[in-house]
Amino acid sequence: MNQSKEQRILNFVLQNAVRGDPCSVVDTIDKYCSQKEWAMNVGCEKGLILDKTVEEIKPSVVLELGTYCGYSAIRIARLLKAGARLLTVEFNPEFAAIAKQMIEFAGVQDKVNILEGPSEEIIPQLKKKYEVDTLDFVFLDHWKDRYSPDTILLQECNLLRKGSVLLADNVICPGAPEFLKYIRNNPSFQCTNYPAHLEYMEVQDAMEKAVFLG
Ligand SMILES: Nc1ncnc2c1ncn2CCOCCNC(=O)c1cc(-c2ccc(F)cc2)cc(O)c1O
Ligand SMILES: [Mg+2]
Repeated sequence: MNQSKEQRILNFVLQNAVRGDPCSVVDTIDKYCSQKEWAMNVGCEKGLILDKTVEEIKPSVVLELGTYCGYSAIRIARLLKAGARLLTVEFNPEFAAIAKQMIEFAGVQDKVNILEGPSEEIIPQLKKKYEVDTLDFVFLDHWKDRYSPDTILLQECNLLRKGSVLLADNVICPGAPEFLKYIRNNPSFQCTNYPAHLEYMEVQDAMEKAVFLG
């Protein structure tokens, strides 16, 4: 049974990155995916926008929707203060298994909890099952047509508080038009657009930041 692309990315990290060094894992994934096989990691250009957002907020509780191989989970976790935690939701069990190994190799496993399942099932469990009060930061990077229904679901589950920050990847490519329409016309959110490029490509993309005003 030949290996998946995600398994090849993990193997390249295990053989070339420095165990316990999150930056080396992130750089090694970027090296592989820019030189050998494209993959849907947020990448280094948009990753810097993600880093700056996390550094600005200094969140205690972070939710990521769409773990994939764990690239952005490692980027976020490496910047979290002691005691802060990241809950990351992945639908695909193969991806979740790869991400678990990637996160452990990077040495950030104590800050990260990978929750397997569809976002619409996991979000309503966050308060009771995962002891979340409210979320300081949400990174949306899963199915693009889930961005707006899940933003509505987060509000219905009282998981957002005044000042909670959402950051959405790929609002241009593949695109999340319904989300942009919803969030930009909603007076409860203050939106900012960050033009960038699709990871590892010279294709236009952008991230959208939305601060919940309560
Ligand atoms: N817990 C959950 N609940 C629901 N759904 C879930 C889930 N967990 C995962 N999923 C499933 C979706 O996960 C992956 C979503 N990400 C993307 O699809 C993506 C695609 C491109 C891309 C592809 C091809 C091109 F040509 C150009 C761009 C780039 C990106 O940066 C992307 O992020
Ligand atoms: Mg993405």
